Amino acid sequence: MIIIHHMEKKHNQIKIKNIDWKKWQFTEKAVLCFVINNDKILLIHKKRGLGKGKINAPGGRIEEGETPIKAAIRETQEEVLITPINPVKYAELNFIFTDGYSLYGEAYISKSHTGIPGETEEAKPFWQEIDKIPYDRMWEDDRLWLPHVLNGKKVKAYFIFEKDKMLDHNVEIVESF
Ligand SMILES: COc1nc(N)nc2c1ncn2[C@H]1C[C@H](O)[C@@H](COP(=O)(O)OP(=O)(O)OP(=O)(O)O)O1
Repeated sequence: MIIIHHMEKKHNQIKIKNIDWKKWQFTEKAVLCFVINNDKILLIHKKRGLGKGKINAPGGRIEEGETPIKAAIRETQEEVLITPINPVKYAELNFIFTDGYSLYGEAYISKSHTGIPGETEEAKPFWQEIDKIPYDRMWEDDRLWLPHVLNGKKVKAYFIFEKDKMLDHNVEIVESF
């Protein structure tokens, strides 16, 4: 709490390097699941929740007792009505917001699925050419790590946000998690 109070007062000075990320306790944990089919990727227009109005991948918060991989499958089923097969973790994403909220996220890639995407109350899905991802309509961090992931690299990344605005970032390519 002391750290958050300090952050609120001096948020212009919050830097990734000043935070002890290993000890940080995240407010919530979430997943993203990018389903790929040939040269297309399944994205969503997010209709509610955190990031409403943005383009993102299906995903959401991990439930109590649930593994991240199960959450990635369940959230994709719930939001776009398809089942990803064997999603693989490609990114660990650590977000701190200056209002005190923080989120640890894992991003998964699934190269096969069953079902046909359909719109739900949470998301309107669409297939997008992988080389034309609309980063200007997505969270600001996505353009920094998603291209690496789509090139088969594994990524650990750290971000400071003030509402929608990214204040600082650090993206590392790693051999394994
Ligand atoms: C801050 O930067 C972010 N970048 C990206 N790419 N994705 C983000 C960022 N912040 C949050 N997200 C993702 C992580 C989750 O997939 C969703 C947020 O979860 P949501 O609000 O959709 O949670 P649900 O459990 O699905 O909630 P409801 O079912 O109640 O809508 O955003």
